[in-house]
Amino acid sequence: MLSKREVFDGVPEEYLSHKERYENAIRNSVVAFSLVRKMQEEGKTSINNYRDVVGGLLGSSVLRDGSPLGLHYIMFMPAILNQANEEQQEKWLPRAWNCSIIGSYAQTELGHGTFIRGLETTATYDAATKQFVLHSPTLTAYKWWPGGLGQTANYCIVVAQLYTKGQCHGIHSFIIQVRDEETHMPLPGIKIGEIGAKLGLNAVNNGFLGFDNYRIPRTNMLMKHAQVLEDGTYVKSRHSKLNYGAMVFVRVVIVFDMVNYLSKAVTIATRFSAVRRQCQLKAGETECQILDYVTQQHKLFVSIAAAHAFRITANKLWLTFNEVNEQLVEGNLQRLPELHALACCLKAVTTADTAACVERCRLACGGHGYMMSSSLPLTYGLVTAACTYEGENTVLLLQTARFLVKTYQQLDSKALTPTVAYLKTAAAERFCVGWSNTTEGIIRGFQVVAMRVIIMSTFNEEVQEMSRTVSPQLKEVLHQLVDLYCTYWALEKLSDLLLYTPISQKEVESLRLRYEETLTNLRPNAVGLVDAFDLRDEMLQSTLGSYDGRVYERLMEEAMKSPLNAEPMLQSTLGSYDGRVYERLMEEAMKSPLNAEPVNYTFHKYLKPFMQGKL
Ligand SMILES: CC/C=C\C/C=C\C/C=C\C/C=C\C/C=C\CCCC(=O)SCCNC(=O)CCNC(=O)[C@H](O)C(C)(C)COP(=O)(O)OP(=O)(O)OC[C@H]1O[C@@H](n2cnc3c(N)ncnc32)[C@H](O)[C@@H]1OP(=O)(O)O
Ligand SMILES: Cc1cc2nc3c(=O)[nH]c(=O)nc-3n(C[C@H](O)[C@H](O)[C@H](O)COP(=O)(O)OP(=O)(O)OC[C@H]3O[C@@H](n4cnc5c(N)ncnc54)[C@H](O)[C@@H]3O)c2cc1C
Repeated sequence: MLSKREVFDGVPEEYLSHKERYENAIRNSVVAFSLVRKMQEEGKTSINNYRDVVGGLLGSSVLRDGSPLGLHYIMFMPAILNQANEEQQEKWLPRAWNCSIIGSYAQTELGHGTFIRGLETTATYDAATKQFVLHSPTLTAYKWWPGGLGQTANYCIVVAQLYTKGQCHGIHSFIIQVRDEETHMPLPGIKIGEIGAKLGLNAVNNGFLGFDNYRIPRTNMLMKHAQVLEDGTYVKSRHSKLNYGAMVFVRVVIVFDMVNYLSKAVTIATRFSAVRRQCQLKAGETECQILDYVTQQHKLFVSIAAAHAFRITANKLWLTFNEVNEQLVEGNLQRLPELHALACCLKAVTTADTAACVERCRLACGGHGYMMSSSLPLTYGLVTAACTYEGENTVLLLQTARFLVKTYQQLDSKALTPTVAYLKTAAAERFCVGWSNTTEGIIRGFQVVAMRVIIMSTFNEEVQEMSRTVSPQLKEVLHQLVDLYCTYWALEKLSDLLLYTPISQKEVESLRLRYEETLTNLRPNAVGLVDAFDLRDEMLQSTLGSYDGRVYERLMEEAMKSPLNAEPMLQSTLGSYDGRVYERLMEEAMKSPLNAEPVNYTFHKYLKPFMQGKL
């Protein structure tokens, strides 16, 4: 087992080079994921329920800027589980589960990410050799973005246009070896490397992949849903979108991820706001905690409520995902469109809201929120990526809108699925709901507006259940959070409510008063509410959000760790004697050090022993 000592001890990631970050991430990842293997040996996790374990590791401080092995667990294995037939699962899953092969998921191309029916990579069946020929006909056909593909994965799921007997049958998935298992060298006909530095997730080792008439066995097409027989006959899937299953799964998992990030950010900002004293409410008094300002409460408290709303919603979505997948196994596809729309909507809304809330938490901490040591800039970089990957948010909301419009159009002719039953109510009341400044009144108002109800009604439903099992005091605080979340969004979306509901000016004014009253009521419990997320300092990794409140001492301790403070000679990067500052920056930017060598040393020293179970 690797000791922590072999990792860049003590030097914060921010001061590592691009290449050192990757090497650091490999070392940390093999240590972290060796734990998964150990837990599997002890029967504490299994291939069917590793989400929490792997999710905990991927969200931990050890892998705080992502992992080159993340996609292996997040998409490579779920794609095999979701799209490979039994024979293929028997062949590939054991090797993937014990990490003797490391995979990625290669769907997006330089030219296409959203419009996957327009992907250009081709897989053409050759009946004479019983092989598929993979080819990238253009530069825009190169796979671009797959996590871990740059220097780490030796296999990947590739999504390509399937051709057989001269006919195109659309996109299908294939499992493809891209590197030699012994030497880790790219195989002949494979062009592969990393795509370079990004806004965040710089430890994920996103890569590019091009094929030059690269041959794979017919049996490497994932054939659970559609098949190509030896003679090239195409057997189509029961539902053309069953091959999109891996994306639905990750969208569901991303909602859980947002809960973790939002809880961390609002814990950091709220605790800092309890420590930070700035300005006097009355001349001569001691400076007050910034958490006492209503403006600060307005910035932060809705994020506490949102973290609970998203957690409840994520759990409800996970239950729905598992229910629908059990029905799919029995051949019942009835709720697949609803699951797809729900996963699209909740992935888009929770990522967009979390990115906005994390940025607001950063801004609420003033200059100290801008320090990397606060962990808020890193967290923002992580969550804002989620607005793009696994389906760009705009496009996913359009998918939801498409489903809602279709559902509404069939309102009288079709039984409604659970998550859209509210449309019947809204339609029955013909948009003339009486407005009441109550939680129920606001939700009903949003049902009329339609787009936000799914999170709101799930949240409300769960809280009702919760009220039967919690103390009166906690019940009161939780209802304050429900109130806060509802009145916040009612005021945020006032234009819709004014357009679609009879809310009066007087009611809007009392809504505003009610909102501020709720903020005041929540203030005494604000720190307790974020403490209840029970996030240890090691997970927050933040000078501002530590439990003991020693903000200033920690800021100084972290500042002193900068190598620039340690040795004046390191100032050379900016103040080099020859003054060639801009040339040096350009030289550095043009280098992609990881591509300078075909195989990084960490493969032989760490990755290969890990894959052989020798670590
Ligand atoms: C196990 C995990 C362990 C731990 C994880 C824990 C922590 C980590 C947490 C989270 C993960 C963190 C990091 C992940 C990091 C990176 C991963 C990112 C990887 C990627 O980005 S992979 C690439 C993702 N790409 C996309 O999502 C592409 C987006 N585009 C599309 O999905 C499609 O193009 C489309 C849906 C926009 C349009 O598709 P289309 O053109 O084929 O369809 P139409 O619009 O014409 O609609 C036709 C019809 O089909 C229905 N439909 C569409 N999609 C689906 C679907 N997926 N399922 C079911 N049905 C679908 C649509 O509704 C229409 O139906 P209708 O009845 O005809 O209206
Ligand atoms: C950090 C990160 C990790 C990733 N990891 C992977 C991975 O492991 N594997 C993988 O395959 N991919 C991965 N991706 C790629 C990701 O899935 C795509 O970036 C995403 O699907 C968006 O596609 P795109 O980049 O082509 O953007 P585009 O689709 O080109 O979007 C650009 C703009 O066009 C708009 N637009 C596009 N289509 C429409 C439309 N029909 N109507 C209205 N507006 C539209 C979008 O809203 C957006 O504003 C990753 C991306 C990131 C950022």
